[in-house]
Amino acid sequence: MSEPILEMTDVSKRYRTAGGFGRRRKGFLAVDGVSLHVERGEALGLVGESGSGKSTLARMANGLVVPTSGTVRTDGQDVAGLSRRGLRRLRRNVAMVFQDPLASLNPRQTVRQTLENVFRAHGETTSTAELVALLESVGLGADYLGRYPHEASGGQLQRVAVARALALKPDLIIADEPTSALDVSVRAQILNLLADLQRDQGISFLHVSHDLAVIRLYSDRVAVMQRGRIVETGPSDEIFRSPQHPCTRALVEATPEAELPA
Ligand SMILES: Nc1ncnc2c1ncn2[C@@H]1O[C@H](COP(=O)(O)OP(=O)(O)OP(=O)(O)O)[C@@H](O)[C@H]1O
Repeated sequence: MSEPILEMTDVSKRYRTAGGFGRRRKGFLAVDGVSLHVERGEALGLVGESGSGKSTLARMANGLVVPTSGTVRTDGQDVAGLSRRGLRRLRRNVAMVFQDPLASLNPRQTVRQTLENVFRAHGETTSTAELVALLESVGLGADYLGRYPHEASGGQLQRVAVARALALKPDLIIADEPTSALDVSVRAQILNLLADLQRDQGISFLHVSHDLAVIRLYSDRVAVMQRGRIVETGPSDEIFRSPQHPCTRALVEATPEAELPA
């Protein structure tokens, strides 16, 4: 079997903070000895209450946050040992989609400039045809190339953000609450787009959400986080059908069927 696209072993992150006690003594232990992996082509859902450490863990997976201890390997390579060039290669292989598309896009750049910049940052050129194909792959027409962020809706902007993530053909996309800033009516569209990319392009996903309904529908496996630790992992349906940990049970109970995206 090939190596997992992402493998985190006993990873911790302690943020420096002033004062505090308990978990906050000597800084704040946001992630506490977590091990997880994402297989190639798999969508792993990371779920947990607010402040449980999901975003910190996700950011350690692509080098945006440096772990205090533990090992992060992407594509079999230890992230800690990477040179600047290696880190750049990592970032092209592991792309991110953030929660708020408006905040993640430069308001003064057209969609064309935003996409071209990704190629430029990696010393590559691109063509209009390639950019149009990229937009089409996320369900947008060529006319979006000339638009500024304020000329598109939240759902359309998140599609642009997904196109930007796809530009350099990553193996893994980390999606951190990619739909929680969007209108309920477009959430399912974006989630379906991500699911299509997983199926059609074989892209792996680490999908972070506080919403178990979303994770259940769009992830093969689930890892449940509580206070910096993973308290339960398993296939999505199983976790939903028979949650073992009290934290998972609480999340399941807070997920009425009616709220599942269409
Ligand atoms: N740069 C930082 N410095 C100090 N503490 C931080 C920093 N970033 C995050 N934290 C703290 O670490 C904890 C975990 O934060 P994190 O954002 O990883 O959790 P989360 O599960 O993604 O939460 P949310 O769903 O609310 O975004 C929180 O208590 C947060 O306040």
